[in-house]
Amino acid sequence: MLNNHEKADTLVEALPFIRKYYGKTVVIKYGGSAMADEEIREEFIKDVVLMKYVGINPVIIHGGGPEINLMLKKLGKETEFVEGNRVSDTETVEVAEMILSAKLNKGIVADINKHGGKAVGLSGKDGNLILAKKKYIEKDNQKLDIGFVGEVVKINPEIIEILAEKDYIPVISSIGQDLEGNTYNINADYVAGEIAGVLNAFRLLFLTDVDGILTDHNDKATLIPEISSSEVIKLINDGIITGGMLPKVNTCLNAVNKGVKNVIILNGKVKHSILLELFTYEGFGTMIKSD
Ligand SMILES: Nc1ncnc2c1ncn2[C@@H]1O[C@H](COP(=O)(O)OP(=O)(O)O)[C@@H](O)[C@H]1O
Ligand SMILES: CC(=O)N[C@@H](CCC(=O)OP(=O)(O)O)C(=O)O
Repeated sequence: MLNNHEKADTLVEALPFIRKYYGKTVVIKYGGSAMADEEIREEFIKDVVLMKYVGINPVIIHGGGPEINLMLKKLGKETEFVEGNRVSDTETVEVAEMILSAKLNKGIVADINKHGGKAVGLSGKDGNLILAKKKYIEKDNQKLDIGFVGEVVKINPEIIEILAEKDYIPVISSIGQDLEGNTYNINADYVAGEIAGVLNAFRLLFLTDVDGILTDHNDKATLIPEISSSEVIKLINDGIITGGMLPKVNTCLNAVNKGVKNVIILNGKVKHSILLELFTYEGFGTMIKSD
């Protein structure tokens, strides 16, 4: 336990970082697998509120894959992923929208409000935030149809900017619509990357259930603290980055190319991981940089 002097020292040590981030936008992708633990979730929410109170603009894009799995299971429905994307028929996209835009989105909003923040929950439909179109997966020279899975055509950031100006914290679910009004389920990693790009975010943080990119994802000791875009591509081609990590790193590459200064993948199951990343010299997780 720290004594009062040590507590004061800790606050002062954060000063250069608070100055560095003051007024900057930090986009946080809050993955479904990082949300599972109630206690850590509560600490994450407090960290976000603290960020806002020290003058940072946090924008949260959340996932919820494990909760969607649970509901589909309850309904006796099989689910399948292709390259990190959930194949989504009419019923699946409806379940995804209910879980993401209602249950999880409003849960995060309520928790932020409970801790003194002002959160507003949005789906990609609100304020025409996410214009989407049907996504096809190119695999083995074939174009796979995976149903109502969307890809982002355009982000209209107006609603986010209006909210940030009045100190609201936007909490965004990864559901989009096309010009005909069809609903699409979009991998939240992609949405986070697109939004960070459009907002010209200072940082994009991915909170997931592993410490970052590992060369052996069963061995924590193989964490890569910093990696360039071309090295990431090599790890993908070598089959070292697979499954749910694929949309994440593809998004990171895109975001770095679009000018997002730093993209970091970190373990959201560790208490205060975002504060450790933002407010300490050591940092946390894997930082992806352009070549
Ligand atoms: N090279 C790798 N390093 C770390 N994790 C990896 C790697 N390759 C695949 N993964 C997998 O990616 C998972 C994270 O993606 P995912 O489960 O979709 O998380 P989230 O819900 O946060 O989006 C990890 O739990 C791990 O199993
Ligand atoms: C098309 C697609 O895969 N959509 C995702 C959306 C939620 C998500 O991305 O959640 P995580 O961040 O927890 O993985 C899904 O249905 O699981």
